Amino acid sequence: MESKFDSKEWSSGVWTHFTDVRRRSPLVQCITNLVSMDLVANTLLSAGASPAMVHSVAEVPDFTPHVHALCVNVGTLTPDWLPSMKAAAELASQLGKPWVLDPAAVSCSGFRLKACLELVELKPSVIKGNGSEIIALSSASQGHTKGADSSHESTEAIEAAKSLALSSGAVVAVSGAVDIVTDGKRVIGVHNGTKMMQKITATGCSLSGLVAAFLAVDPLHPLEATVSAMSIFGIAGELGEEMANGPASLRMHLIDSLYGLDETTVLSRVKITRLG
Ligand SMILES: Nc1ncnc2c1ncn2[C@@H]1O[C@H](COP(=O)(O)OP(=O)(O)O)[C@@H](O)[C@H]1O
Ligand SMILES: Cc1ncsc1CCOP(=O)(O)O
Ligand SMILES: [Mg+2]
Repeated sequence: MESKFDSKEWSSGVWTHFTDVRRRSPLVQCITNLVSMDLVANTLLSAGASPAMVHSVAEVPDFTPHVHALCVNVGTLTPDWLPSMKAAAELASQLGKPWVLDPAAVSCSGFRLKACLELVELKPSVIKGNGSEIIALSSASQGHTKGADSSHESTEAIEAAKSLALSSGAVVAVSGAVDIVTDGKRVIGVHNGTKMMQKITATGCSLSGLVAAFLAVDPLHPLEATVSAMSIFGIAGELGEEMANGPASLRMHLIDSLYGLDETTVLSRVKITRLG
């Protein structure tokens, strides 16, 4: 099992990132969609981070300078919310704070696609989407949409992810059966997680929030921090599924598992491989 993965090279880094999040409890501002606010906040709390769902444009100038990372998720975007997303993203970039863009359901409208393209211009550290979202954003075209769900495997989005990483300067992460992380040159696959996680709304959004927390403790290594967050979240899902009867109890057990994760479990379960 172990030999199939390059996990030994990665596992101690994954654990170090996670312990740093627990020890430093980074403050993560989340301007996220209405569906996901609860699960994103609870995911961050269980991981040891400190979430703040502060989304008013009136509060950005006071609050954003104090955060350690920002997560912007356009899942329930309206024209009212876009200015605060842009203001927070712009300030985070100016102040050298890491931030994550989750282009949730980017291809559901021209308005949302344009908004995401404008947010990409504000230099996110990481763009995290599912396969369909990364393909649409990379090609700047809507194509077919299934809303927030993906109609592509993450592996189908590797070339799109590399191209988006090179054009934007961001690390690009594609969630799915294999989570893909690329800076345009290296391509890493994270093989943790379980299929049932797709059946809980906002697991992808929560993962984006968690990536922001991991970036906060290692902003100079966005690819490695993203890989670590994805592996940790996937491991929590695997452990949660062992106790769950279905998606609703997986949601609860995933949060509990994230909270209780220990070093031995993490080191034995990390499954990471270099794909390119
Ligand atoms: N088939 C799968 N096998 C294992 N893990 C999966 C699978 N599909 C999704 N996941 C995991 O579920 C989480 C949410 O990913 P995903 O469903 O792609 O996000 P989104 O909800 O944004 O579409 C990630 O941690 C991902 O690794
Ligand atoms: C169902 C839904 N509709 C708009 S945002 C959203 C949540 C999407 O969450 P995720 O991207 O984590 O599946
Ligand atoms: Mg998503």
